[in-house]
Amino acid sequence: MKNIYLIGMPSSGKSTLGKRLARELMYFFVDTDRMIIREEGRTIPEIFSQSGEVYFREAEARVLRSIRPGGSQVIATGGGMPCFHDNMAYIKATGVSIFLDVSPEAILARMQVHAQEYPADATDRPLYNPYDDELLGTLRQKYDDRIDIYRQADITITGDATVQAVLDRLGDWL
Ligand SMILES: Nc1ncnc2c1ncn2[C@@H]1O[C@H](COP(=O)(O)OP(=O)(O)OP(=O)(O)O)[C@@H](O)[C@H]1O
Ligand SMILES: O=C(O)C1=C[C@@H](O)[C@@H](O)[C@H](O)C1
Ligand SMILES: [Mg+2]
Repeated sequence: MKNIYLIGMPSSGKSTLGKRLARELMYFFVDTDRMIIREEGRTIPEIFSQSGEVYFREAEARVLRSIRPGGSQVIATGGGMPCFHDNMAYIKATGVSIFLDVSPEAILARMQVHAQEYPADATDRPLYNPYDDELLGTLRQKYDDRIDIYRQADITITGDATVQAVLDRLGDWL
């Protein structure tokens, strides 16, 4: 069966929803950030600080192309992945894509709540510091920069997505 790609900003719910969706469909679940961490044997902040973002984007493109098409997998992609190395064209050519469209304001709130609940995770995303006063501005800028690519997804779900809403929209795509 076709692979399903979840795309969208960090904290848009790709991992949370992806795991539930995979369970419902009896698909495998994979997370490209996790694949990179495993392949590199380093955390994402370590990759960014030691090797730079350009290196990270190359690793992303490589990992994406290593996933078997037609493998019945739900794939949570990194927040920036569709926007580099023609990855969005590759995603569209190899599966069904779903954009979780969550506003920068809602993302900010989620990141802040998450940082309070799990302070150890606060440094997980090198581009987004939950304690930075400028975070909302950063999120708005990234969202604006990326939205034209994200909107190329086959399906867009706006706001809080439920598994049932995604299954309804997936309909004939699978
Ligand atoms: N529909 C939702 N409503 C409110 N909070 C949510 C929702 N979905 C996920 N969250 C919360 O937002 C945070 C990020 O969710 P999740 O890890 O699924 O996002 P993500 O898109 O995979 O992020 P990343 O790109 O960092 O991997 C978590 O704390 C999660 O509990
Ligand atoms: O939005 C981004 O560019 C990123 C999102 C995360 O999923 C990671 O892929 C990394 O922290 C970069
Ligand atoms: Mg995730």
